[in-house]
Amino acid sequence: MPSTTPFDFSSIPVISYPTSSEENGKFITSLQNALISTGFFYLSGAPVSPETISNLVSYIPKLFALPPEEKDKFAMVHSPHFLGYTRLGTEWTKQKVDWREQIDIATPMTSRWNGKEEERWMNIWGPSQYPDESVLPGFKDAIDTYQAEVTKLGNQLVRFIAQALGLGPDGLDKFYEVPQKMQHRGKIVAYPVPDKEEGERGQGVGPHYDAGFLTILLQASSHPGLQVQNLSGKWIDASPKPGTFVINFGRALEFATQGIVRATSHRVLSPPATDEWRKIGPRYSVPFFHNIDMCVRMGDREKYGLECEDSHTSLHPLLVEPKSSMIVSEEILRLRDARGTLGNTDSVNYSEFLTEPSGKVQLVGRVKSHPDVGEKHYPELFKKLFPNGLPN
Ligand SMILES: O=C(O)CCC(=O)C(=O)O
Ligand SMILES: [Fe+2]
Repeated sequence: MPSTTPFDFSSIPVISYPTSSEENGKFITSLQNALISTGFFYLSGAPVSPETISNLVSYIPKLFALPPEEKDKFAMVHSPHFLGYTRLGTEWTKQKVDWREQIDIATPMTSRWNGKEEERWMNIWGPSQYPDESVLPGFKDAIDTYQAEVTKLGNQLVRFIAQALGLGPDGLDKFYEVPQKMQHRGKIVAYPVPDKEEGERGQGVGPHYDAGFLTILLQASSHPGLQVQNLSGKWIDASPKPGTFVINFGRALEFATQGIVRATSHRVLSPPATDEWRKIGPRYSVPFFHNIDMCVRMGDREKYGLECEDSHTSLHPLLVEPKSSMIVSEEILRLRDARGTLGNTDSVNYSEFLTEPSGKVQLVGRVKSHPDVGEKHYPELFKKLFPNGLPN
């Protein structure tokens, strides 16, 4: 009988990606434990080329060293898709400012919005903005190549996750459009060493859950700072381990499995404000958010109606219907019960998943995090979320 990591775990499991079909079974069992118990794991040996990774990583300091007027040319505020550069001090988590600068870049795609006002949220997906090729030659190719490889890894992980839930490899396919209609998002982030510290280490990014099914995170420098919250509320370090990605599960997967999978609250602390760290420089990371179909809605269909018309199928049934047709096995439910219920944390929590299509949930999350971009491109929604205007 497989055992689970206790809910008050104090470290995060490391799991090797299988290299042969014989290893798949062991991988799926370890994955099952991570899905249910920790919501986080380190993945070693993933099929992403080391050259692709090192090429991307070599651009990161150069990207952030671009002059401010160059970065402003591809600023997020120009993009209704929330893609592009965000300078320090304009991103918010739970009404507190995050101390990081970043560029959001998604897999290449044009907008699916057809101009209908009530479906404006479909404009959340669209083309990325890049620095001009003349100022950072080769960067666009480096990030696009990286994201294409990580997208493939994400697609493969979703098939393993389905099996870890006791479904067939295609058991989660109903949450995805055909690949040409899917946009996944990533970003490149720098967490600078703060000028001074007032008591506690600063908020690089505040406590939050990720929204989608899974996140594939590359910690691109050796800094500690990433922390994961266990079920007893304690913050556990998830410091970088060379040759690994950190994988975590988001609220969409938790909702879709009605709490079998854990979306785990996490945060990043700024590097300590010391001269030693100032010499080393900022912490760098590259999170990649593997999305689900923007039209999927997680809530009860009878109560909230069907998803949007543009979907390849109008039905996206939950894996576990409220009362009947438990598709997952008794064993998985036993493991979930052994873990215990998921307490409410003070993280950003995307409760709109029950009533809104996933694209709209994403938009609400983006407006909350980037209110200046929301005010410009989605003024109506902005007014609802920020009745007193921009936070300061
Ligand atoms: O920078 C990191 O290591 C994690 C960032 C993160 O959790 C996020 O952007 O959602
Ligand atoms: Fe995150």
